[in-house]
Amino acid sequence: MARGSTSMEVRRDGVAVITVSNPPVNALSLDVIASLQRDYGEALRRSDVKAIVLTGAKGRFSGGFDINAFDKKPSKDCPVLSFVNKLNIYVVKFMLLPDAPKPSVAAIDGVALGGGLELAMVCHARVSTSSAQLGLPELQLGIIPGLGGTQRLPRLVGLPKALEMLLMSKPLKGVEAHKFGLVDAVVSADELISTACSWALEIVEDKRPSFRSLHRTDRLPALEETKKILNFARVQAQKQSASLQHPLVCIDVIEEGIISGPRAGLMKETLCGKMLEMSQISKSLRHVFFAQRATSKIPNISNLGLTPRRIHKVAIVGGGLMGSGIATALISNNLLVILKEVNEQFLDAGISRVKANLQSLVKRGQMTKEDYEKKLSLLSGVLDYEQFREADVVIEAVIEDLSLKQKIFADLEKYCHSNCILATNTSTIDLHLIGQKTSCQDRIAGAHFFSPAHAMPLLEIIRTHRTSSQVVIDLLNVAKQIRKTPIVVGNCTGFAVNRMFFPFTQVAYFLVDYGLDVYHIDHVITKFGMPMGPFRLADLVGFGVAIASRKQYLQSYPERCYKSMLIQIMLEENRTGESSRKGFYLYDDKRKASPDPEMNKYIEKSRSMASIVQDPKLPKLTDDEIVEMMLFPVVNEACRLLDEGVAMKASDLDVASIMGRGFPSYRGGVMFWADSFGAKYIYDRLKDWSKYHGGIFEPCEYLSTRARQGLSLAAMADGAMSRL
Ligand SMILES: C[C@H](O)CC(=O)SCCNC(=O)CCNC(=O)[C@H](O)C(C)(C)COP(=O)(O)OP(=O)(O)OC[C@H]1O[C@@H](n2cnc3c(N)ncnc32)[C@H](O)[C@@H]1OP(=O)(O)O
Repeated sequence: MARGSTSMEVRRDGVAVITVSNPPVNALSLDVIASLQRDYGEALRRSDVKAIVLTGAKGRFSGGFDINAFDKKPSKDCPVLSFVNKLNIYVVKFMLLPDAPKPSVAAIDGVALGGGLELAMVCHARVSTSSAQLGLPELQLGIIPGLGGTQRLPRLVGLPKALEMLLMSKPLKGVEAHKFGLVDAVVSADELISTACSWALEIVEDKRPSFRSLHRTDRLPALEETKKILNFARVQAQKQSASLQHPLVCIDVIEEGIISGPRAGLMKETLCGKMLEMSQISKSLRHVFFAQRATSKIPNISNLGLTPRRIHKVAIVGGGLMGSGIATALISNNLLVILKEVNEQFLDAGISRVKANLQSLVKRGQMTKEDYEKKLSLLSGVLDYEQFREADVVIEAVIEDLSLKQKIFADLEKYCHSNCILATNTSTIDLHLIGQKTSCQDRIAGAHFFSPAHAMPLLEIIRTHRTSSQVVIDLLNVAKQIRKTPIVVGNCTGFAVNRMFFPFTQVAYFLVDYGLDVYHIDHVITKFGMPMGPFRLADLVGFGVAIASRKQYLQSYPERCYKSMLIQIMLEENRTGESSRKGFYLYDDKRKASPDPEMNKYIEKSRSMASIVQDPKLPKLTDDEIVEMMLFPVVNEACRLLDEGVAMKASDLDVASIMGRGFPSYRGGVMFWADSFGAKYIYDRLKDWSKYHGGIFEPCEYLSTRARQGLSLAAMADGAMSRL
């Protein structure tokens, strides 16, 4: 079946309106491109057509080239790359050459992204609505624009703005696009097509100039200035991620076009683009794009036809770090919030934290001062449950104390209305236990936010076998409302994200006890692409939390826990992490971390208490071996989550690892990365280590089966258990 097409309507005034139609985002699939070529050809041939307007169906211009098409195996009949090239040549030849017989105007509503905006930029003029979003986000996919975007955008909006839009994948709204010269007029959606048609006819009648963006130079800086700007951009791009080459390639391609002319630039764009499309980084980022969108597709839930109920007011119990962060996330996205604390002092502190969170958004330019006041007015603080009657959802966010949580849930059942969703932000405790003193387990679910809750993009939704499907649908909708990516998982100690990564910390302590350096491990892990190593992270989270969650894991998974004494020893010396300015690192007034030479003292003590004989081989591990030793147990735990049905699909765990733990997205997430080694390699390594170092490395059945059968880790097991 064809994936989309274009249609052409020739109006009485002689304008051919060509409409791209490929729901939901009018992506430029191979079928759309072929159809566009046919329609354009016909419009250029027909004597009753004077000009062309290009637009998209249902209020969306185009979300860009069809990302699925990159992974299609090129065949003789359908070589993907040459299709793109054909279009490239086609648009350059017919719509761009000085003697192009008929002008084109793009009529843009909704989105014009990637190839969509590139097509629009080939046109002789662009008219958009004020809410339209125009951008070139290709770098997020590990590629560069392939239809001339690297050449045309700087010529339309100027070099600095183009670099910002490209390197940060930042789109412009219609009004701003107009200010920067990317669009020529902003009109309402109702007037869009008629204005674009009039504009096109006025170009025909020489009443308006016919600009060819590729040949404009008026917005380009002089050569010396160009070099300065581009070199600065190179430094910034490297600072942002030293492991990524494609932003640098993008800058080189822009430079080529400015120095050697647009044709040379287009040529380089095509050659470099081809290479990047085939890179592992691009494959990984494309995988993440689809994985992220697949998390809310939940078998036997999202296909039941349930409609999410309206969530208007959310009540939060506990205004600590998590509670105030959650409140910030909710009010920032226009939900009414009631924040409950036990006394005035705690309530004031909680509200102050919310204010500080909002102020940091204002400081970073992500919120205006007027918005700050508006959002804050959505928050009210309370000391009892009276107003909880009006809440559609309650999120409990108190300390990890089971009896306290049980009491709160029993109270909530009394005070809230009978449809209210009762959610807990626990990061480890079994939901059945939390709801044990209630008779409304069908309304109980986990809504696990990650700290800082207003900034981290993931929401882990936990459901037990008693949680109703409607509650899951409603929480998915809350995630959407507050612009977080949800993953829905089953109930167990640590749920999916924390449980998957608990071996990571365990192995880190194991390696240190056996002779590796704390700071070297952190360095290797950050070099791999994680935002911080396990020891810097332990400092940030605080040793109290680390001890509490380790206790939970020890109870639930004793056979694969490594019992290091290190944190306990440090706690005894009042080192509690970053909050006390002393943890594995020392912290100055600005919270800058520096290594502490005294660490050896604690490590020696930990080793002697555990009677550890150092393994002479371990300190000689290469960086790659350290990464494997720390992350293959994470893969192993992820396999258990799939086997037990706690997680539904490997790609959910990829998203969880990236958004919850900062696993580098350009590696595709933990399972995608693991599949690049293959199950057998990982199994063999773990088996080997487990012989010497025990259960922490013991490969699980899921991994072992896949290693034997030569299957990928992402392939779902037949008859896997399900907790969902
Ligand atoms: C040659 C060129 O230079 C190369 C390119 O153009 S590469 C593509 C560049 N374009 C992009 O990166 C834009 C990607 N898309 C987006 O950012 C967002 O989808 C959007 C802003 C367009 C719409 O967002 P939103 O309304 O939230 O819808 P969203 O859930 O993301 O997408 C809806 C569906 O369209 C699909 N989709 C979106 N853009 C797509 C694209 N470019 N290709 C294929 N599918 C796409 C999604 O996978 C999703 O499919 P599903 O319903 O089966 O899960």
